[in-house]
Amino acid sequence: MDKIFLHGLRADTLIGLYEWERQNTQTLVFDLDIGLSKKFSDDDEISQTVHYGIVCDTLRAHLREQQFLLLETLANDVAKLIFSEFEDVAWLKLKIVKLGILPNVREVGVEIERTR
Ligand SMILES: Nc1nc2c(c(=O)[nH]1)N=C([C@H](O)[C@@H](O)CO)CN2
Repeated sequence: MDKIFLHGLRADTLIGLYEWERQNTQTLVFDLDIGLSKKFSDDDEISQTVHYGIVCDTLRAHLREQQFLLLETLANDVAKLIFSEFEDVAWLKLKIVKLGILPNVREVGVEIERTR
């Protein structure tokens, strides 16, 4: 399967279980691997693929409007968003990382894989 990817995408959203996390948005780091329903075309046309800049903008705009308690719920929500907004996406692997949230732990997070 041919894939595009966005790794290390930083985006802000309201996320977390605790009261202090409900007050301000946090920056999360996303790794998205996006499998396309057809092989890359030789046409050299952006319309033949998924524009990763638009994926990035769509995700950031969506996250500004959402608020979840759990990273797990957010991951499910983002997978649904990508499939609904980009019809040529057949498969998705998504990792979401919270930075510096636990003492002496570099990062915590979730990872999911979904097929349309
Ligand atoms: N499996 C999970 N565990 C925890 C989550 C989560 O989203 N999934 N979230 C928290 C808190 O919000 C944390 O980020 C702050 O300590 C704790 N555990």
